[in-house]
Amino acid sequence: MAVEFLVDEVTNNHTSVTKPMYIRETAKIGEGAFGTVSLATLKNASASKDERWFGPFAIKKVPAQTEYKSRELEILRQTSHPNVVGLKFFFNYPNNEDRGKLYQHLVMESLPCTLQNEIKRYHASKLILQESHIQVYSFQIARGMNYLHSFGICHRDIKPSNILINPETLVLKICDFGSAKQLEYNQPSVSYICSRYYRAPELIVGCQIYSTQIDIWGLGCVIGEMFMGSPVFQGQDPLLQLREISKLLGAPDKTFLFESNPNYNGPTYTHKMFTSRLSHRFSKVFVLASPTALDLLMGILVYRPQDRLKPRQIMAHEFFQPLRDPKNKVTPRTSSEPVNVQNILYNFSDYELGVLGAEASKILPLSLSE
Ligand SMILES: Nc1ncnc2c1ncn2[C@@H]1O[C@H](COP(=O)(O)OP(=O)(O)OP(=O)(O)O)[C@@H](O)[C@H]1O
Repeated sequence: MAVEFLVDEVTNNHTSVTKPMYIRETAKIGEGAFGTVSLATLKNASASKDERWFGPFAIKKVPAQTEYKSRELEILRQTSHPNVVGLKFFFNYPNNEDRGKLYQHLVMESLPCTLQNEIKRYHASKLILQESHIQVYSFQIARGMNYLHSFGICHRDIKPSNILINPETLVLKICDFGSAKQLEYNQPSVSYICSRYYRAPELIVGCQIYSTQIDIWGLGCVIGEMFMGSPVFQGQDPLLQLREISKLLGAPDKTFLFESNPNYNGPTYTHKMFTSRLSHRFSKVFVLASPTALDLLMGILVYRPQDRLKPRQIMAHEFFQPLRDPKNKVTPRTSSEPVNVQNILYNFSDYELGVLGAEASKILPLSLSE
């Protein structure tokens, strides 16, 4: 499908310099609700004929906003982190497939697959990811969230198809900031965001003053899904989603409902569906999870957002202890050569270390924290 075109004004996100560039799109790699994602390479328009194309990049195209600024572009411009997809260039260009309408093009670093592809790949062979891979991937999502949440940026659509991975290097990056928003303390936001299976219970009951802790619920669902091979809570409609959650956690209590939305008058599923203890139910649902993984999931999949673990508490959890030992190498599924994951997990910036605070000593590898 290779398509080549010249764009007069392409802005480099890093330098903010705008210049003409050639774009060569080679394949469509993703399809979303509003646009498409293609694989592409770029070249300076002034480059000589034999100068190389650089890339590959992933270009996301969505209709350009005319009345207000694109939040996705704004947030991607503001962020720079190893676990957040990097924006390289951006430009507006008419889309021939949509009557020449102007589309915003976000040129991002490209990764070979999504966590959803990876989970499905194992599930097709009746397997799940190795626990060490679940640790490496979950840690990086929590680290990306620790960074985003420190600016109040809430992703609002955490799910495996919005998590990019490189199975060879085990590097992970959060993508799709199309629903993201910088939340302001005590200010309302729409509650009808986030894909159904990954929606936090407070969103289901219509909470409008929510926090970045809605992303943590999504992270719990993603970790659980890596252990199960399929989504943990699969409600057939938005309210039945709460019923699925109640089957594991029990009915939401009055305090939680009142704090989330005092006007909620939907079903509360108070009919008791089990007699067993919470830890027993978790171990029955996540049969393949180790005791420390179950403990982590029980700290995340909690009704009250303020009682849910925070990203840095997640990173400090015992589940991730094996990664802190430099002798412990992780072998990717694509090779027999182990990867030194310490290089990708713990290369914290001074800013991140500041955000981690006292928790850092429980997170850093043993050699650095002693
Ligand atoms: N940087 C990237 N590298 C590789 N693949 C990507 C990249 N960004 C997006 N994709 C692929 O494109 C898909 C859709 O991207 P994205 O979620 O950003 O678009 P969307 O229009 O918001 O989609 P949706 O409506 O499903 O949320 C992703 O699931 C992934 O498969």
